Amino acid sequence: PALRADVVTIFPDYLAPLRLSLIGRAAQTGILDLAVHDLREWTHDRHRTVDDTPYGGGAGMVMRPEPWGEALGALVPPGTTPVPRLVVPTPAGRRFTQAVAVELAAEPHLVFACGRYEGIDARVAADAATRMRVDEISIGDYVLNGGEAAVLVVLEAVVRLLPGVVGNPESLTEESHAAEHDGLLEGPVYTKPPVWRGHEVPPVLLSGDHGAIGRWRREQALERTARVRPDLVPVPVAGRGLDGLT
Ligand SMILES: CN1CCN(Cc2ccc(Cn3ccc4ccc(-c5n[nH]c(N)c5C#N)cc43)cc2)CC1
Repeated sequence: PALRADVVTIFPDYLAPLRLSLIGRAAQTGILDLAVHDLREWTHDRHRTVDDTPYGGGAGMVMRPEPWGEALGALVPPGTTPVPRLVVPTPAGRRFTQAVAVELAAEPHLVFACGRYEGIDARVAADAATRMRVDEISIGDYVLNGGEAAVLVVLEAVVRLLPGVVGNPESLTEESHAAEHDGLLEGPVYTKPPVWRGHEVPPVLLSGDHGAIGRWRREQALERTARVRPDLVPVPVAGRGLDGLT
């Protein structure tokens, strides 16, 4: 497979959507080798306890290190090659971007540690870092209850970049946040009918004039980006083209 992905979680059913559609097909065609594991497999007490109270006080509970240490030891036994990258979603992680997705898509083996409660005992990542690369990432500046939704996001963004997963590879570069598109947002898209509820498709798109169409689309992308995400609009650099984009 192009990518092996192990996901460890106390809510394995939460990752069921990965069996569907794009990622499901990638798994079936052998491009992706996905395995979801229940952390409680690596507990030994009657209540299969995975959490405990935080040292230093504070609200909530913290995930105990022992089950995680055993889980990661079982999934990545000493001497495993290639050494996987451990991806740990956390509110305190580095921002997950398309560039990070491209980076992760180049890895042969990813292990995802889904935390819950207030997070995982910090020694788990510290201990793993002695044997593998540990990447603490956040999918955005909002608060979730655990890492599972983040893994769904990260895996979708990563798997769609693998060769053979997306039917039309050009669609991977023409869209927003792809470096080839200068990081601009993509503009509006249209399909038949040419008029729908009185709304016309912009005539230039029906003109067959591909130069004009390309200019119009760039103008639309610039306009939309300036309106919705001014932070993404490149500033003109002295000595470069007029719009700083050429
Ligand atoms: C007093 N305050 C001090 C700040 N903490 C912060 C805090 C700590 C844990 C949780 C819940 N949680 C547990 C594991 C886990 C993984 C990812 C994410 C996550 N949230 N948002 C993203 N973009 C995420 C990603 N990726 C959340 C997670 C929520 C909030 C709360 C208490």
